[in-house]
Amino acid sequence: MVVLSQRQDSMCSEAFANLIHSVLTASSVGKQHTSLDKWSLFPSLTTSKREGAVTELQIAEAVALVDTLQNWTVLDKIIIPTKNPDKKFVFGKGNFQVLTGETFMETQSRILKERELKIRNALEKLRRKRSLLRTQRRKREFPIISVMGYTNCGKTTLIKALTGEAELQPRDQLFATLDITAHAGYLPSHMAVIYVDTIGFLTDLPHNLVESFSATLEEVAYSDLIVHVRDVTHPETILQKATVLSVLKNLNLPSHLLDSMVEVHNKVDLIERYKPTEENALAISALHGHGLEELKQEIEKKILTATGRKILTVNVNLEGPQLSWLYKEATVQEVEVMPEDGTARVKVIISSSAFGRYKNLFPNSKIFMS
Ligand SMILES: Nc1nc2c(ncn2[C@@H]2O[C@H](COP(=O)(O)OP(=O)(O)OP(=O)(O)O)[C@@H](O)[C@H]2O)c(=O)[nH]1
Ligand SMILES: [Mg+2]
Repeated sequence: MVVLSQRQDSMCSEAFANLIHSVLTASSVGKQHTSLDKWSLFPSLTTSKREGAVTELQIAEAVALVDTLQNWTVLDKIIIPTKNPDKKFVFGKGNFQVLTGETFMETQSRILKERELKIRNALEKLRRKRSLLRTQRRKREFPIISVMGYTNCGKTTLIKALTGEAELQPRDQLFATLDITAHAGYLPSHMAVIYVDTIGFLTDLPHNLVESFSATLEEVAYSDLIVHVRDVTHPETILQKATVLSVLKNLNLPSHLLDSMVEVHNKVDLIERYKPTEENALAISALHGHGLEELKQEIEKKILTATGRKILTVNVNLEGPQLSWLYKEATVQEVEVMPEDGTARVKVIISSSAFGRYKNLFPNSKIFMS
């Protein structure tokens, strides 16, 4: 059993010490080299905050502290190595101190500064990326799908599975993704789309960070579809859903984006025979690839509606210019040549405006709606 004393300085209340203590004891004390489950921290943090026992600053401190922990070893005291090999936190009986000469306050303030710098750098990169996405949207070449959800719900894992992009790095860590990034993928009808990986949401985000996070989400307004990923194995999954929906509402997104949102229940490999209670929600395991075909079908259906694209089959004369026109102006999916009459049946995905032009240019071409 480890006892944490109240810190002498004004920053540390007994509640804060208890908080850290409960996290440490909750995470199987006694095992050697146990990796710390950050999620065990969050229920105590949110409850303590609601009860007024700790402040937002202290929560930010605790999050920053826990974020630096990699593994820990329990002997008669708990020794927590930080990312810096020369510095360790020691939680012993009746006291806790930092081994390095650096005071606990100094360490905390350094951690917060490092974290702030990381976020500032990420925001700077984002600003540059955002204008890229905006240009892409203006060109309207590829439909854009924003993948959103609470931090750690599996957004990056899902995009990796949908696009096959090997270099994407999902991590069991809060805010693994600090950047919005775009990734190309294909829907079942071979339509190319762009998936946008976004920063995870967090309940009770410290005030000074709210603005920065909302700024990163502005881009979502430019997408054609939102996929809301949920970790349905998380004990607070319902609160997380409410947080995500309320943040999305405050972003003043066009109402069709909110109405057409696809809700995905992820990590169902961890729950036996999972059945979503929400109507229209799709159960998947991004990690094991379950349910992804159904999800792609659903995304395709919604993207076709959202972007005014149609899938149709047209009959073209192979001697005329129709086929090359279609290759240029639409996405050709299949060409079935009829050698007996020199024509071909061509299956295409075409935007409403291109379809209008096609009908004007080739009024005699036979069209089969699918
Ligand atoms: N068992 C299981 N684990 C999953 C699944 N999907 C994701 N994970 C794990 O959940 C953790 C977080 O995954 P990420 O894809 O990084 O989550 P994220 O939503 O991008 O997280 P942030 O970028 O921090 O917001 C990783 O350890 C993944 O391996 C799943 O379907 N099943
Ligand atoms: Mg991520």
